[in-house]
Amino acid sequence: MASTLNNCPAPAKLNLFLHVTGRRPDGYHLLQTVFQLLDHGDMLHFERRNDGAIRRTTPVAGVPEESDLIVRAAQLLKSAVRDGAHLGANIAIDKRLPMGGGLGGGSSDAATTLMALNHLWQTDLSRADLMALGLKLGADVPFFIFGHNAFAEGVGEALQPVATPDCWYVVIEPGVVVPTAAIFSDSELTRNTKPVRITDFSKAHTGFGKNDLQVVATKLFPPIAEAIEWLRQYGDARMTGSGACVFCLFKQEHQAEAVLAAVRETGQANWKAWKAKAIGRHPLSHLLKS
Ligand SMILES: C[C@](O)(CO)[C@H](O)COP(=O)(O)OP(=O)(O)OC[C@H]1O[C@@H](n2ccc(N)nc2=O)[C@H](O)[C@@H]1O
Ligand SMILES: Nc1ncnc2c1ncn2[C@@H]1O[C@H](COP(=O)(O)OP(=O)(O)OP(=O)(O)O)[C@@H](O)[C@H]1O
Repeated sequence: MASTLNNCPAPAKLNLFLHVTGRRPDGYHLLQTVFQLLDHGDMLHFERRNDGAIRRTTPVAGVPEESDLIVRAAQLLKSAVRDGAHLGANIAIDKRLPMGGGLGGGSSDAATTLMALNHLWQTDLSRADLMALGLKLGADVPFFIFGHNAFAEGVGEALQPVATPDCWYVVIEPGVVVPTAAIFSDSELTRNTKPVRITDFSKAHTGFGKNDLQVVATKLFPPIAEAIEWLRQYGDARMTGSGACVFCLFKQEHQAEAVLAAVRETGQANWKAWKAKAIGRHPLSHLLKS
């Protein structure tokens, strides 16, 4: 039996559009969005232990070990299986995704942990079981376990696979950290966008819809507005999730590279920019059966 699983990707996601269509009685917001997986993200490494201990072996700035979504995901999986007291792991992470970036970094780390340890521990939970566990950790976690680009409804947990453009994205991290709860609770947030159908997105593909969280996020964090304004000269630039990152689509890799060169010329010291390819499947999807 293998005792290690190294180089497990935790990809970033983009919200190609994000509509707020209502609010549940518990305060959570009803959304419609398309999630897009990218070939850029964090990288995790797992080593099985048989003494029941779960340890994060690399520090993550600002995130104490016990509150790390990686550690919480491992504990949740362990507590969901019978006779799991001996199950343990050392988990190392190469953190590349910014926190509060709208790229789903923490959620993706949690999803990768659930998929990798389910395999390493041979706990054999189904994809549906892992998605239900993941929802307890965050609204974006089920999507990463689902494994396909998806049209999502509810709080992000009602998922249908959807075809998205084969393309490249330039992503700018504007150097601010956005607390998701502050955006959703702002009094100026509009919560009544008319529901759309998956076919509306499929017919339009690029440039469909808008990000309803962008008005509030750019008001509270002007550097986001500045990055969108700059990127807009190259196409339909918009924000992902609750921010702070902004993105723009390019058909060809060389076009994305040219924009990255232009970012460097701006001299914007607080911006970090990179390109990523749109991918169709989660790289660990094969670890789960259906
Ligand atoms: C904005 C998105 O990234 C879109 O993909 C997600 O909906 C946010 O997912 P997330 O970062 O995993 O967020 P969570 O940790 O679940 O929620 C953080 C906080 O945002 C608010 N929240 C989040 C999701 C949602 N549908 N409605 C909300 O009102 C809640 O106050 C919640 O306490
Ligand atoms: N492994 C982790 N990686 C990143 N953040 C983590 C992790 N564990 C816990 N957190 C906490 O979760 C918060 C949100 O992090 P995350 O990277 O998911 O934000 P995000 O990119 O804004 O995601 P979203 O698109 O879901 O809004 C962080 O500010 C941090 O306090």
